[in-house]
Amino acid sequence: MIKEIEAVTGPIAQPDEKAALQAVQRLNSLTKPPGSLGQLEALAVRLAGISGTEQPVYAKRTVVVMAGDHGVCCEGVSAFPQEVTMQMADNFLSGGAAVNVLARQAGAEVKFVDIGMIGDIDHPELINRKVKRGTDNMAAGPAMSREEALSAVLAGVRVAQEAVAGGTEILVTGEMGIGNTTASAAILCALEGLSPEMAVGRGTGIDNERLLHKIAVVQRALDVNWPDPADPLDVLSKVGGLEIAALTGLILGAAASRTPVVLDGFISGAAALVAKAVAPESTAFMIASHVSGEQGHRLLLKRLGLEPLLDLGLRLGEGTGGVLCLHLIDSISRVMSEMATFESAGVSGADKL
Ligand SMILES: Cc1cc2ncn([C@H]3O[C@H](COP(=O)(O)O)[C@@H](O)[C@H]3O)c2cc1C
Ligand SMILES: O=C(O)c1cccnc1
Repeated sequence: MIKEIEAVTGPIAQPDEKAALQAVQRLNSLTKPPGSLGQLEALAVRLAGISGTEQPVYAKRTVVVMAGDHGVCCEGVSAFPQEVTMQMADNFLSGGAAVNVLARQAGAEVKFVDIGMIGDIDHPELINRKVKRGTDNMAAGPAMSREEALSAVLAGVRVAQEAVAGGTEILVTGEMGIGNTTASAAILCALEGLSPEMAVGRGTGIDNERLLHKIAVVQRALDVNWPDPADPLDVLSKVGGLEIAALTGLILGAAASRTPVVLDGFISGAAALVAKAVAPESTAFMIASHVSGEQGHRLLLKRLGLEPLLDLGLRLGEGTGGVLCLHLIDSISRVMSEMATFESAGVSGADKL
C-alpha cells in the first residue's frame, strides 16, 4: 500500500466498546420496552462507540460537497449535459441547491470543494483543490493517472482533517458531477465483481434505451481498463472520478479522527466501498443515511455491511439524504439525554417469567 495512505489509515482504531456498552445499558434503562426504538437504538450504540462517549451530541456538523467532471459524459450516459456540474456549482455557492436548503434546516454547514471541475469558479467560499480538469473518458482508457487519484484521495483526507480541526463533530458526504453514477457503477462492478446490469441505474433519469447504452459503456470501461480489485487505487484511477476519490479520502480522514461520517447515496457509497477496500475497519465509522432509488445502491450497502436508516426513494445526491439523517441522529441524542428511566419515573420493569 502507498505510504501516504498508510499514514492515514494506520491510526484508524476500533470503536470504543465500553462507551457502546454504556449506551446499551442506558437504552435498556429508559421507559420503553427494550429495543422498541428499533434501528435508532442501534444507531445510538454505534455513535457511542465511534465518539467514545455514552451520549454523544453533535453540535457542529458539516456536509462536504466534492465536485468533479467526468470525461465519460461524451458517451451520452446522463440525462443532463456536462456543463450542469459547473452551473450547479454557482447554485451551491449561492445557497440554492437542495442540499443547501436541507442543511440550513439541519443546522449544517455546506463546504463546496472543486476537486476536478472542468472550469474555474471565482467565489470566496469555494475551496479550490483542483487536481485535474475533469477525468478522461474511462470507456477509452483510464479516467486519470494513479498519481492524480492519489492526490484527490489525499485532498479529501485534508478536507476532513481541516473540518475536524475547525470543530466539526460529524461529517456528511456530498457530491456533484454529471456522469458520476456511471463511474460509481463501474467501481461497484470492479471491486465486487458485479455485472453492469446489476450495478447500473438511471442516474438523473435516463430512458430504457440510454440505460442499455450506459450498461454497455460500463462494460467497455471494464474491458478496456481491467481494474484490479485487489488494488483500490487502480480501480479509482481507471474507472473512478475525482470527487469519488476525494470522498474516499474524506471518509478515511473522518475514520482516523474518530468522527462519524454519514454517507449519502450511490456515489458516496462507491467512495465508501473504496475506503473499505483500503481500510476495512473504516466501515465502523460510517453511517448509511438512506438507500437511494439508484439501482445497485441496496446491494452496495450490503457489501459495505451497513443498514440504511431511511428509504425515501431519493435519487439526488449532493449529500441530501445524509443531511436528512442528521435529524434522526438529533432525535436519538435527545432520547438518550431527556427520556426518563424506569427508576426515575417509578415505572415497573418487564415481568420476570
Ligand atoms: C440539476 C441537477 C442537480 C443535481 N444535484 C445532484 N445531481 C446528481 O446527478 C448527477 C449524477 O447523475 P448522472 O450520472 O445521471 O449524471 C450527479 O451530479 C449527482 O450529484 C444532480 C443532477 C442534476 C441534473
Ligand atoms: O443515489 C444517489 O446519490 C444518486 C442517484 C442518482 C443521481 N444522483 C445521485
